[in-house]
Amino acid sequence: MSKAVIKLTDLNKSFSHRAGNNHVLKQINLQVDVGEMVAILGQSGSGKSTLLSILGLLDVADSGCYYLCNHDVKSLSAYQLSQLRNQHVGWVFQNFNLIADMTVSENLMVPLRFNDAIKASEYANRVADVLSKVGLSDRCSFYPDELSGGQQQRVAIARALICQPDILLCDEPTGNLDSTNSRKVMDLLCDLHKEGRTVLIITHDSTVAACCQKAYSMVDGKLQLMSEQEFKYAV
Ligand SMILES: Nc1ncnc2c1ncn2[C@@H]1O[C@H](COP(=O)(O)OP(=O)(O)OP(=O)(O)O)[C@@H](O)[C@H]1O
Repeated sequence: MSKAVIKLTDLNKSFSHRAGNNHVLKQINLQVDVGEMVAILGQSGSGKSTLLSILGLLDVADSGCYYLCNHDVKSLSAYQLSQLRNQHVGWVFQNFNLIADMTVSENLMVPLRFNDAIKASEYANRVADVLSKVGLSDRCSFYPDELSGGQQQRVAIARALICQPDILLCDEPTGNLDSTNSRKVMDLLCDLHKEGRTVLIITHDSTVAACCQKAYSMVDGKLQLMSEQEFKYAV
């Protein structure tokens, strides 16, 4: 069994548009192994979100191979893809994406209800475990608008963890936070990495990338591993 959580080979993605064909991802190769914490840096419009959507099985590539946890995603039905997404991927978004009229506990149960492998009798324990991990056990009955931005992002990380995914995909996780809350969220992601979690973060923020072991740069749809020197210079 490969140690790769993510393995992409020669992946391409284009969008057709009135103005013509836009080749957004060009021959992308990427391997993320179990336990790695990896950043993808790149300017606006370079293709980072498009890549993340494909990695998280929200979109599909036009060509190339993608193996997620040794599953060739090309060969799977829509139902199998949704189960794979739910069981293997935890998402953390820039704007938290919590459901406003649900409490923290109810928000955390949403992914559980879509996961056929987890019994309802386990829900309460799972909610308690992830809330304790993010330091918000005392906020389980709060609504999202009763929490600070940093607390909302920590709930979103708890939600991402609740199905015990193999990888956390984080899309600008500190993009809407002040520096104090950014640091708290990054400390939490670093702690999760130290426990052995695999984390992939796309970011514009070099202080976020500095927490990662490895960084790639996305330039005009091409992904390149940054050398140690480039990485040091960038952060
Ligand atoms: N659904 C779509 N239809 C057409 N073009 C798209 C679509 N999604 C993205 N694009 C184009 O793909 C290119 C890359 O967009 P993408 O959102 O991946 O960049 P990004 O690096 O994530 O940018 P940002 O940092 O601003 O979020 C852009 O030129 C964008 O216009």
